[in-house]
Amino acid sequence: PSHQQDQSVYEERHLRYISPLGKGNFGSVELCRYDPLGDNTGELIAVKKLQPNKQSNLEDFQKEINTIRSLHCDYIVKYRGVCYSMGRLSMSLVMEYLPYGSLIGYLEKNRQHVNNRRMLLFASQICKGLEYLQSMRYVHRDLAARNILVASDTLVKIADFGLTKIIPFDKEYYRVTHPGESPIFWYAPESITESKFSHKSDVWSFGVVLHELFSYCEHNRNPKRLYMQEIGNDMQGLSISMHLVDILKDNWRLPAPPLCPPRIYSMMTTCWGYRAEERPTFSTLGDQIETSIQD
Ligand SMILES: CC(C)(Nc1nc(-c2c[nH]c3ncc(Cl)cc23)ncc1F)C(=O)NCC(F)(F)F
Repeated sequence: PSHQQDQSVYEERHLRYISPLGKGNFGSVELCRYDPLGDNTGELIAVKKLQPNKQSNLEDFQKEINTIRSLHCDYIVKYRGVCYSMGRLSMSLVMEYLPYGSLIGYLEKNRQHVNNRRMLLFASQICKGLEYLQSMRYVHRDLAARNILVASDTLVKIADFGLTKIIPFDKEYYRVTHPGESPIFWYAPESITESKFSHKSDVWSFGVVLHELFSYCEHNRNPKRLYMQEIGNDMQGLSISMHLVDILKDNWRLPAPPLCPPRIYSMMTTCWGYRAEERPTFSTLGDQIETSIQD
């Protein structure tokens, strides 16, 4: 019934835990059924619990909730509401549950039934979601196939806004003070060396997501493995991130995935322009993807 859809406060006593979904930034996410009638007819929801007793994270969690609450886009996982657990004075973020799970798991399971056309459709949806995020001045900062959810065989959504930041009105980028455990193999060079994040660093990461899509998330072709092979697994002295920046400076880029259309690979390489201003905008990328879909 529609009244459940715009529910915003969920009462903990009607929450039925079903199973764990995974660990995201700042917390774990569980599959639950919200069943006020107690007859198992309630809706399935994804409930993101804040890691307990990490006070600093409560602030970040509140920001994540405010971020996702403000986003209304077909290609972004929907906010459903919050659930206050009185006893522990803690709160959980309630989101729509997407039954097909994360893109990586979906592609590993359905590799045989999908093709480049479907990957182009997914790429165009992610690009539209990112165009929307940019219009709201948000930088996702953690774009990767592991953070894309599959709603159906023909619809994917961007999720996990734990690291998302708003670009200040008077600047082009957001500088992070505490990089934390960063997914450097999805990061633009300036994000690695200067902790600078912008729409153009999201474009770099989108290029890496394109690589994952057209590699069908093959685990032995994932970006980290390909970069580590190039850097050399025997790591000494200089940190991995400095070696990574060095090979990027020498213009080494992730190799074209097998059977990847040349036009798509060249699109990825434009996303990997060393300097941010060399990279395309999401609207340009969107047009190029639409053109490829028409052919
Ligand atoms: C941390 C968490 C739970 N991880 C997973 N979620 C889901 C998963 C499956 N269906 C879902 N429906 C909603 C949500 Cl928020 C997550 C899932 N499936 C597998 C996961 F590892 C997650 O949030 N990952 C980021 C995401 F994949 F969502 F971008």
